[in-house]
This record gives sequence, structure tokens and C-alpha cells, in this order.
Amino acid sequence: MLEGKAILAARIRELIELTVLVDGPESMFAEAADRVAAVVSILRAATDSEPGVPAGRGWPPGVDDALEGVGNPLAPPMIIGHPGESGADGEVAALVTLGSAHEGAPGRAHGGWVAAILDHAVGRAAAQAGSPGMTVSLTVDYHRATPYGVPLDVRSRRVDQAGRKVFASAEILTDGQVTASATATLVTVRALANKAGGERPGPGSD
Ligand SMILES: CCCCCCCCCCCCCCCC(=O)SCCNC(=O)CCNC(=O)[C@H](O)C(C)(C)COP(=O)(O)OP(=O)(O)OC[C@H]1O[C@@H](n2cnc3c(N)ncnc32)[C@H](O)[C@@H]1OP(=O)(O)O
Repeated sequence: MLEGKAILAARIRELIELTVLVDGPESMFAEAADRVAAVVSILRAATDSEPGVPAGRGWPPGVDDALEGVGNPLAPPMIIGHPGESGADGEVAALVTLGSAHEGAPGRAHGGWVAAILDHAVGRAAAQAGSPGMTVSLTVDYHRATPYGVPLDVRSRRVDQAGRKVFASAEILTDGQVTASATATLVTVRALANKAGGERPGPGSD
């Protein structure tokens, strides 16, 4: 079941990439759109949820997560390193490959996606350090082009903690060079720690 969803999401990512890249006759796009509509109707028949209405998909992040969910076609996905690969200094290591659909300025990844990756990385670092929280502040520095189409190395770590505030930092590297970095403040929220497998906490919950 899970495998099937991951395969479907991978196909949809391919579809998104090709939709962005391919040019062709109107008739080709019309035929493709009709076929996609047929696929949409298969999935629509399996749910009562209205598209776009928050349903709460559970916590911690899983197969449907926006950044690392293999079953979420919007997720690149970001592959979080096995805890054993995180290094003695408590770093979280992740790999992520963006595509043409993530392009911002020509030939480089969109800065919003870069920030999203860094946001997720600091969130992961805080959680791994035992202080899961929500980002209240994220400062991103864009040092050079972050490419797409190649695996990006993402590193993050908790730097400090003061009460409920957790300070973390993260970088994206390619060919050993930092393309973007971030510092962040997160605020620990009890609901995150308490609901490891339950309902996703709502805004402002604690
Ligand atoms: C164990 C199992 C779990 C496993 C788990 C795995 C997790 C695996 C992670 C995956 C990674 C996900 C990564 C997603 C990352 C997002 O996307 S998080 C979503 C985006 N962020 C948000 O939606 C947060 C929006 N903000 C809020 O909802 C509320 O600010 C919060 C977080 C509930 C805090 O509100 P509050 O409890 O009223 O706290 P408040 O008193 O206002 O502030 C607390 C402290 O923070 C400070 N603060 C507040 N805002 C700021 C700011 N902007 N700048 C600096 N300081 C600030 C305050 O000054 C205060 O400081 P002190 O007075 O204590 O010194």
C-alpha cells in the first residue's frame, strides 16, 4: 500500500517535471489532461475529504510530509540520513535533489525552495536533539546558485537552547561548497513531543 503510494508520487513528480519541460501541440496537452483526469477520479472516489481542506495528517512527519514524504508528490523528497549517519557532533545529514519545476532564476533553484529545505533541516535538528519545535524565525543567506538536477547535501544541528527557544543552523552544499545557509529560532511545543504518532498540532497549540 505504502509502496504503491510512493510509486504513484514518483510518477506524479515525473509528470510535473515533464509538464514544465515539454512543449508540443495543443492536442497532446488535451489528451494528457484527459488521462490525468481519469487518474484523479480513481483517487477522488477513495476519499470524502475536500481537496485543500486541512485534514491533519499526523505527527511526526511521515509518508505525506511536504518535504520528506515519499508519498507526497510535492516533496522532492528530502532523504533524512539514518540516525547512525548523523555524526558524533549531532548533525542531521540529508540529501535532496530538486528538479526543473523548482527553478527560480534561470538555471538555479528557487530561493523559496531553498528556504523550505533549510527550515525542514533545522526542524529535524531540533527534534533529533530532543527539542521538537516550530520555527518562529528563519534567516537565510544565499551565497551562490543552488543547482537543481544534482543531489544536494544538507547539514543541520541544534546550536543552543534557552528555555523554550531552540537555536539551530543549517547549510546546503554541493561539490563541498555552501550554496545557502540559515540560522533559526524554534520554540518547543509540548504537543509535538506528546503527539509522536497522533494528530498534527494546530497553530498556537502547546
Ligand atoms: C518526540 C517526537 C516528535 C518528533 C518530531 C519530529 C519532528 C521532525 C521535524 C520535522 C521538521 C518540520 C519542520 C517544519 C518547520 C515548520 O514549518 S514550523 C511551521 C512554521 N512555523 C509556525 O507556524 C510557527 C508560528 N508561530 C506560532 O504558532 C507560535 O509563535 C508558537 C510557536 C506556538 C509559540 O507561541 P507561544 O507559545 O505563544 O510562544 P511565545 O511566548 O510567543 O514565544 C516563546 C519565546 O519565543 C520568542 N519568539 C517568538 N517569536 C519569535 C521570533 N519571531 N523571533 C525570535 N524569538 C521569538 C519569544 O520572544 C519568547 O521568548 P521568551 O520570552 O521565552 O524569551
